[in-house]
Amino acid sequence: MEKKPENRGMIDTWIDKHRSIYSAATRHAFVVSIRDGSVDLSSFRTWLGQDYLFVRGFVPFVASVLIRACKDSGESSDMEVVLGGLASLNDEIEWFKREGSKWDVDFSTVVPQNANQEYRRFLDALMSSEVKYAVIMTAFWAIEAVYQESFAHCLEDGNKTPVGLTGACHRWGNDGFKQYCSSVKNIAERCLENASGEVLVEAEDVLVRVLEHEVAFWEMSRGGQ
Ligand SMILES: Cc1ncc(CO)c(N)n1
Repeated sequence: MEKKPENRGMIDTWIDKHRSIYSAATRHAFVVSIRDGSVDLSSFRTWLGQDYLFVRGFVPFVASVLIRACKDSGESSDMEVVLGGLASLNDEIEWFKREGSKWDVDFSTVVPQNANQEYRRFLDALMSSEVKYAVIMTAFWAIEAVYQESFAHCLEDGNKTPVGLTGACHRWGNDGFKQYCSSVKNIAERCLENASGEVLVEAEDVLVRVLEHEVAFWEMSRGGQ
């Protein structure tokens, strides 16, 4: 076997290339406002309700990633990584319900806004069996990594994150979640190493589109209502 090159993978190369949209997604004004304590609580409540709906729609997507990890990966540990992600979504839904009562957000009356619906449609399209495993894994990594990077930022030194919001920040900003994102990234990178030029083009495009959807999602949250 050839030795794996020690240089950086495709994902880091793409992030460098698309640095401005990557920063827009991971250092959005909404996230920065959580970190500096200036966050508008109506925005937080909007985010909470919309993200609860998003996560419910994310479950079937992750379930489809799990099936692909079992069938298409050729690497038995992929399944375990994705299964761990799916299991933590179970806790996450319970967490959302507790936060919903804490912040007085009644999820049964929350209507998905445009950005949420469009993100959902994008995920639905990725669930097609036509989409290559490397492309799905790249998207999956990006979706998780944006939240990891964003919320970890709210916990870094010098933060003024309001105490009531640190629960949300720990949920995605904790080291276990960081580790999990890094495992997903390794899977994606391994697949990309062997991918055709065509698949690479598609994976890069999907990565950028995830970042765009994430920015739109933060924008929607900041808009309140
Ligand atoms: C919008 C959005 N992106 C990503 C995640 C999880 O990483 C989430 N809960 N919501």
